[in-house]
Amino acid sequence: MLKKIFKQTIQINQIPKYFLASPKPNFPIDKIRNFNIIAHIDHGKSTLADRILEMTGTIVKGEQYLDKLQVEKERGITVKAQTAAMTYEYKGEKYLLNLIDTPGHVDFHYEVSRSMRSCSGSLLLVDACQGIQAQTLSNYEKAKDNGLKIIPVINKIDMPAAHPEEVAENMQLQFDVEKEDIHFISAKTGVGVDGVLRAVVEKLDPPKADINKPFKGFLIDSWFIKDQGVVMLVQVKDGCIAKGEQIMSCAFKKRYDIFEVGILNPEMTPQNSLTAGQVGYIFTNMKAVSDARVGDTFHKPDEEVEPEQGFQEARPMVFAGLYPDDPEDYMQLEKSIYKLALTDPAVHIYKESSAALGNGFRCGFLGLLHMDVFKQRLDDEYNLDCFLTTPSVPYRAKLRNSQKILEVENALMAPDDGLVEHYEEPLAEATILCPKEYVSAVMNLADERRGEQKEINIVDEKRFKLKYTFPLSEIITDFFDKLKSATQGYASLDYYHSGFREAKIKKLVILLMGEPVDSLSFMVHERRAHDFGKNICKKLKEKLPGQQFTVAIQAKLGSKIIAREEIPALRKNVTAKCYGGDYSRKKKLLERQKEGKKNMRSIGRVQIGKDTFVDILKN
Ligand SMILES: Nc1nc2c(ncn2[C@@H]2O[C@H](COP(=O)(O)OP(=O)(O)OP(=O)(O)O)[C@@H](O)[C@H]2O)c(=O)[nH]1
Repeated sequence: MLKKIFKQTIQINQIPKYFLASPKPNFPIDKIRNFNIIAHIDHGKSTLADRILEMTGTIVKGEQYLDKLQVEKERGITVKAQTAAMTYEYKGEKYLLNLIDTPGHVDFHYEVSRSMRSCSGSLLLVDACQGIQAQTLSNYEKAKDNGLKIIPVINKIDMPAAHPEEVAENMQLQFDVEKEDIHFISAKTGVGVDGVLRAVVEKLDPPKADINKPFKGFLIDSWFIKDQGVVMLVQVKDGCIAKGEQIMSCAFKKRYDIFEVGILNPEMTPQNSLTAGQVGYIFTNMKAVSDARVGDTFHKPDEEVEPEQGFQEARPMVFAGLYPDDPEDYMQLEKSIYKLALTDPAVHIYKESSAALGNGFRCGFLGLLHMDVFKQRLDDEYNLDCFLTTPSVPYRAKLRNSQKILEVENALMAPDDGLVEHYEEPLAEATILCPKEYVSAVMNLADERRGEQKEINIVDEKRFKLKYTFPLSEIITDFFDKLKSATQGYASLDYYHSGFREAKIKKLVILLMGEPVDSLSFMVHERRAHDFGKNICKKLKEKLPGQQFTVAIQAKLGSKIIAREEIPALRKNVTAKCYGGDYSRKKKLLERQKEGKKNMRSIGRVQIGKDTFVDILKN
């Protein structure tokens, strides 16, 4: 008998805790809807998000709420995704809607994929004047890939140039949508927005979540609050979590004490707990935002869960050197950029020093806009004079007689050509939409940029869609500007990074009087090398002060000289004009010359001023 009771006790102890007391959800899972808004840049995502927040009484009528950063306000773009929870009453029942705003720019693709993972549907927003654009197409494809339901919405119907019927027809042609499902709205005036909210409740599924399973939180975003620490935004996949409990990261196996949990309403609003299906924040004793890796799964330390799979992590694809204008500001710059990076975990920073530019940093960004935004925040928030060097992409070097693949983010660090079996360059999959009369101009430009055409299709009576694989290096700098000017501003472009491919990449070094100038080393494709080398040699010839002997400037690719310029000898005597006995003037001039020499670097017999390097390397 005793034995039997003992056995039963053991069995009860073995029953997982979560079965013993079924926790009460804050919100019934079937009354929760998680959704995002996907659209081409400027089609009105933030305006619609604000209108929805107003109509659900989450914010009072006022200025744009979801674009928060100063730089976002100035540029009118969304950089950081913001999430907001709101309650909406429908047919006498209360629903919890979690809206995940997403940035529109190509650099922030990873933010879009992050929001897709936590939603069951997307509002596909198209501007009634501009119609479908490249990003509308690629975001739609991504949403479909993630199994999301689509609610088609045509915005800006209040504008005189709007042609909503035509846009609706195109949407039916391009997407798997029915005419009667399309919502015609003005996010500005609010017309039609209530219908969109009703569709969110009616058409989208509640999240797949189970309150009775162990707590599992999927990290969708994280940010740093000054003097307080890291805030993690999680979607509670299963179970529940409350203040005072501990959580553990699947990726780093580190434990954290929970100080606060809550929802973004849209300000941080503390709650007693977060339960299955909710999207909310967790505030712990975590100090570094790098420990909050987006896509990581969190669980309670004494419970095991299967981590969520397949999440794409943000990876820097554009690298540039960051140097202080005045070397004395180096320490200040170091402090500032590390502080700024705490709020922007997508930026990668390494120390770098260059014979020409002194001590600085190599920074990795998601793309050019991300780089500009970082630099502008550095200017706005820290008031530092610094400059960025021309951006480049990371290459991979497969070493000879070795399985090793070396990441080359800076030509200065590239191994000797003899050691490299081959290089691989990063690629981008691009979607371009343009009027049919510009198709051949686009094709010519794509060809110039080593693009490989994958697809060409008619979008509507007037426009074509072209898909290309490009080397990323060919499109990160001026490609969009060139595309716009080739199509009188009518083309739209969207791209995402898509892996690496073997390419004829070589290191190009500039020689002065036969001596290599390390700081003037670049990774270039063979096809581009000649023009590139010629251009740098020409620039140097213009910038270099005359010397008392002929200076040869050469561009060397591998063992071959591919471009050459010469600066003829110049006998320059700074005191020549000071004839006679004006000794003090002569002395002053000589001193000034000496002062200038302090900023000079010697390359063999040639002296180059720091400004010359800055002129050539500056972005
Ligand atoms: N007339 C009119 N203008 C609108 C409407 N919706 C948005 N706009 C305007 O369109 C511009 C872009 O709107 P945003 O909401 O900032 O666009 P967005 O898609 O969030 O832009 P990104 O965050 O940069 O992708 C703003 O000037 C808005 O005021 C609308 O329904 N009617």
